[in-house]
Amino acid sequence: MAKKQFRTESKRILDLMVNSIYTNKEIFLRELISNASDAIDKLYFRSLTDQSVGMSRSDFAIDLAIDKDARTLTVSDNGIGMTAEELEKNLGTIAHSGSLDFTKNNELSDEIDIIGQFGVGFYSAFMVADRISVTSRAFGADSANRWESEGGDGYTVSPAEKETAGTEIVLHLKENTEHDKFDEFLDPWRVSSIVKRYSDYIRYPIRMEMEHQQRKETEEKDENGNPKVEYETTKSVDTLNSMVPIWKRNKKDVTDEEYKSFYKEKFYDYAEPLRVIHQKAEGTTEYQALLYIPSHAEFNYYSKDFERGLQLYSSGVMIMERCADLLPEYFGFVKGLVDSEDLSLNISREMLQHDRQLTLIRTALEKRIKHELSDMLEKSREDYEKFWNTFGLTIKFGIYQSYGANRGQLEDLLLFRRASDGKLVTLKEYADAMPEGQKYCYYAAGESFEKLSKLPQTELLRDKGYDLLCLTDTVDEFLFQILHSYSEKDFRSVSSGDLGLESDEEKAEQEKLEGEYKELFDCMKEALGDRVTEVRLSSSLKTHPVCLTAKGAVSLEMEKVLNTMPGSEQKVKAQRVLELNGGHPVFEALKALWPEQKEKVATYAELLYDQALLIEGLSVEDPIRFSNAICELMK
Ligand SMILES: Nc1ncnc2c1ncn2[C@@H]1O[C@H](COP(=O)(O)OP(=O)(O)OP(=O)(O)O)[C@@H](O)[C@H]1O
Repeated sequence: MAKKQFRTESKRILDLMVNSIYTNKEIFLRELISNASDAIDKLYFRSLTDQSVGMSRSDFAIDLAIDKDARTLTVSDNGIGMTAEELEKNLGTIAHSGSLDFTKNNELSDEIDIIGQFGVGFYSAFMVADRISVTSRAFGADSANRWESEGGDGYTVSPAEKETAGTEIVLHLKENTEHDKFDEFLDPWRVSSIVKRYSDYIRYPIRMEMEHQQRKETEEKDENGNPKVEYETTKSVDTLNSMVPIWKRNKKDVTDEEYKSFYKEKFYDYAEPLRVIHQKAEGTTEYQALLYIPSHAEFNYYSKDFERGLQLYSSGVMIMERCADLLPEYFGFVKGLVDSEDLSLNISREMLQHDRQLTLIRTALEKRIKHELSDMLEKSREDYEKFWNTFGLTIKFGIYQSYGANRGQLEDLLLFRRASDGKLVTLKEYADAMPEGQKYCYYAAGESFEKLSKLPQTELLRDKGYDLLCLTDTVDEFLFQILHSYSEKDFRSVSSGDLGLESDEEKAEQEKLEGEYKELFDCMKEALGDRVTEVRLSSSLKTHPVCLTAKGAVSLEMEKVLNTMPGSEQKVKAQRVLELNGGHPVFEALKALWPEQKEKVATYAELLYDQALLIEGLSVEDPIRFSNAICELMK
């Protein structure tokens, strides 16, 4: 019989399959099972209107069989089958345009990755088999045909025997090599696990004969007098797939327990999720989504290694393990899956990114997750705070990295600790509680809530009954700069110098005093050199003598953060201002020394500056000089 050559584009794919160095060879089974399921679908739908089919839904199945001696794995279905022409047309060329596109547009190295991700149908079987024979009988035909090929050098189609409609595909597995153990596909447990992994939700039973070890009762006793245990091997034809996926069932039919155990099993989490989202969308985009908000972060969640994404299914068949395009980065903690009939099995990653359906799904999911989080915030505060403590940083980065573009989506989800009672509050809660007359939303940024709530410059605020938000994550202050204001009130750092607390008269009084002691301040500034840009009177201190504030865009906290970032060679410096409390005895002491004892004023300036550094949580630049100055005072 004459061998026919594959069409050129098919040959190219075939070469790739035969010589595939791709490690994920197991996907061939997913492809064959999906084809079998499609073929059954066709006959099943026909049976609904055509009495002559004579089959009901429960008659359809996909059978797998292993023959270790012959080194074959067989996949059979009782679907629509193929005529000789169809065998030729379908298996002699690559039917799918997606596959075609990628051979045209990509170089070899890219192709391999695409195969791994998406498979290219029937031909993927050549990754594991060096000979494939497909015996098929089309429904309604009175004879069968066999298509056979050893890969690259073409194929034959010849008449064959087959009693009933359907297709039987026999894969003659390749011999093991140093790197590839094709024997694994002769192991029923391995094959069954591949089926579970990719094809668990195929709607028809996928059956295979499995061996089971069974404990057998015996009369005999072992040397210790205990009943002797024996095992016998039994064989049974088992259905390997669970068929109806939990996400395809009606919400009301799935128990909370089922949702949770599915999550634990599927996403390898020992802890229960905080929330479950089960969505079935109908209309222009049809899909089902089952999403989970975990109760804790994966060990590598905040590292570069973390791969976000949802599992992507097309009609119950998994086509991608982690599809990052389904989630915005700031909801990267969400686990789950999306199933849509509208997506093709053989879609490439590049195509996915531009897929309109996928974009619509993504937008809808984003909305739904946001809604779920808002709901949690409103109705289960404790859960939300747990969520916030684990994943809040992601939300903050979501706003920060988009330069505020995602603000509308995420702003209401933000929580910060407020100084008055240490509670986590939303920006709205903070703003709603502001007394009349409060002009700004105040905040302090630093390493811990405890330190921030004791900052000297917060005293006057509290006297007025003004609360402040304590920002302790490194991104916080940068985030506030981007947010700029809330509810038309600007954010104002307590370390920015001007808290806007004074009346016009108080301001004028302050300016007058500043003028009077200008020379004293200049002398102190001179003593401190370029460590400070200014020494002046404070408008925010009450009982403390001194504090450090910053002028301009870079705050002291930002300086700290920026300079500890890896790779930050060029040191960033805030424009530091040493502020003195004009009503404090220390200021009286300075006034008493001025102008006769300039040297002592200079020493005091050093001391006060160092104190201010310590209060701000910064280290003293010269601890020995600091210690000596104190000793000098004590003498
Ligand atoms: N078991 C089968 N029964 C009937 N027809 C089949 C079977 N397997 C394959 N075919 C036919 O062969 C064609 C080519 O299959 P192939 O797997 O290469 O691509 P595809 O199924 O069209 O696309 P995909 O890449 O999504 O699998 C199918 O479209 C189908 O018409």
